[in-house]
Amino acid sequence: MSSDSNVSIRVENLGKCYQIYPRPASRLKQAVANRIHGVLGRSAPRYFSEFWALRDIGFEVPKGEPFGVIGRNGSGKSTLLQLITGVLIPTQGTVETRGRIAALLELGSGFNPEFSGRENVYLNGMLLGLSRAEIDAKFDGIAAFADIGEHLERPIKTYSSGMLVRLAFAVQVQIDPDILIIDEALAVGDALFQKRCFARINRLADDGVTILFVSHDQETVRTVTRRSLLLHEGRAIAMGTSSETLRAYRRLINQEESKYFASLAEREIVVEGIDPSTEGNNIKLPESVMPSDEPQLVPETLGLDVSAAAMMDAPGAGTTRDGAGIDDTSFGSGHALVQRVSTTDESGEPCAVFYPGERIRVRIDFKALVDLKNLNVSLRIRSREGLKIYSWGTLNQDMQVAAGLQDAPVFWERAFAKGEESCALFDFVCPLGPGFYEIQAAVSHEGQPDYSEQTILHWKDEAAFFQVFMDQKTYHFGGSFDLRMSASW
Ligand SMILES: Nc1ncnc2c1ncn2[C@@H]1O[C@H](COP(=O)(O)OP(=O)(O)OP(=O)(O)O)[C@@H](O)[C@H]1O
Repeated sequence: MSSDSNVSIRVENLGKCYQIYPRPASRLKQAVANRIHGVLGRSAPRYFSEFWALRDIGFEVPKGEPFGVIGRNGSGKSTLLQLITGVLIPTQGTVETRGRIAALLELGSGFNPEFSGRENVYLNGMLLGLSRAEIDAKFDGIAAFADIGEHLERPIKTYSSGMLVRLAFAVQVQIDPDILIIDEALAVGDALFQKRCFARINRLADDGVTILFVSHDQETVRTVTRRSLLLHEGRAIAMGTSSETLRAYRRLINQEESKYFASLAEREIVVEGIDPSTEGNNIKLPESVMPSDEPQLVPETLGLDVSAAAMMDAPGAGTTRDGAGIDDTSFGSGHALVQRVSTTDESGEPCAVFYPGERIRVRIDFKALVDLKNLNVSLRIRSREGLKIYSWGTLNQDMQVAAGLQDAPVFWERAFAKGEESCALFDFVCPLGPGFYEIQAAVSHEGQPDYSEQTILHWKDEAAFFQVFMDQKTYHFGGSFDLRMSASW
């Protein structure tokens, strides 16, 4: 690797292309053609098509940084990791790494199923370049971390997937890697083991180990990593802080959901559970809510500015954002529209700045585009880092009423006529610590009054924003949430 000693992984113009043969015999035909045309000094005809699993990827990860790779199935994540670990040879570009790489790629890869756990620890350790004496010295630490008791002496073909991942993770983290690569594998362990793994990953990062973490799970990527790369169809379409990249990922998913719903509507398929006696069946989405065919997420999404200042300056930001129309921040079947989401103070005055203990009111205005009933109007509150702080909906209240815990009119049973505009009001006393918060709003159809049969009619990200400040003199607590503690002797 070049002189910059702070860079742990450098990937430049990286690509992997596979040759796809229509039939197994085509591969043989190609080999023969290559040979014959080679002898004749000509280029051979092609009996394959090219498929680029990964193309034009470039990034650097500084030493000690936890870096995330996120993307949908088949987006190229495993291919990228395999190129970095040297399991695959790139078709184009280069990968440079500094130091010893430990990788948790495929579950149990590098293990021999016939050998015991103990024997596999030695086998694996040697594959990773350790001497027998070095493994002897580390063995107790590995066994303690894996914590699988007497199973350590049994053949690993008898292990559950959870035990396998415990042993694999224990070996990888105890060999003092410079780079640790983890591909989703942690999802297999139980909650306690996962907690232990995350604590260990944090400690390794603090000790200067570079972590490359790959997952579909947004919350885990957010917890583990600082910066991330978003892959889509083999290309890098966003890179930045993990909260920026995950925002881009959510937009990508929203667009794909919208396309899916649009294709359902085009095929005139009924949204299950909507009253068959109304013209709400076989609806076509109105023009205004038809998502565009072309994905909007292009490399320009790089460097999304989600800073509080940028959000507050954004057109429509502040107390209110108009939700009309489906864009790249929303998705849904289009049977209803979130029109407007606003925050007000106790007296109903528009307000986007609150102090802990003050009353916050959120109003979600929506419109039924067909005759509808069994609706749920809901919201999510996310922190500036994108963590879900809270989600709640009218259906939650209906469930409490049904359980006899609350006494209020049941919203779920209410019918809305086509074209009817209505609103749901949410009211709470602010328990939040200082910060910048996003509200996501949704109208969904609930086939059952228990969230078991949900169809999203319109989901709107970034529907509104608000800020919480703290006045140190009058009301103060530390952290992100007021637990309303009391003290006594
Ligand atoms: N040996 C191969 N030959 C042809 N295509 C391949 C090969 N290996 C992978 N691919 C294709 O390359 C693309 C990227 O695959 P990859 O496994 O890297 O995706 P991924 O993001 O890791 O997916 P997942 O989240 O499902 O594990 C996919 O379309 C896959 O079908």
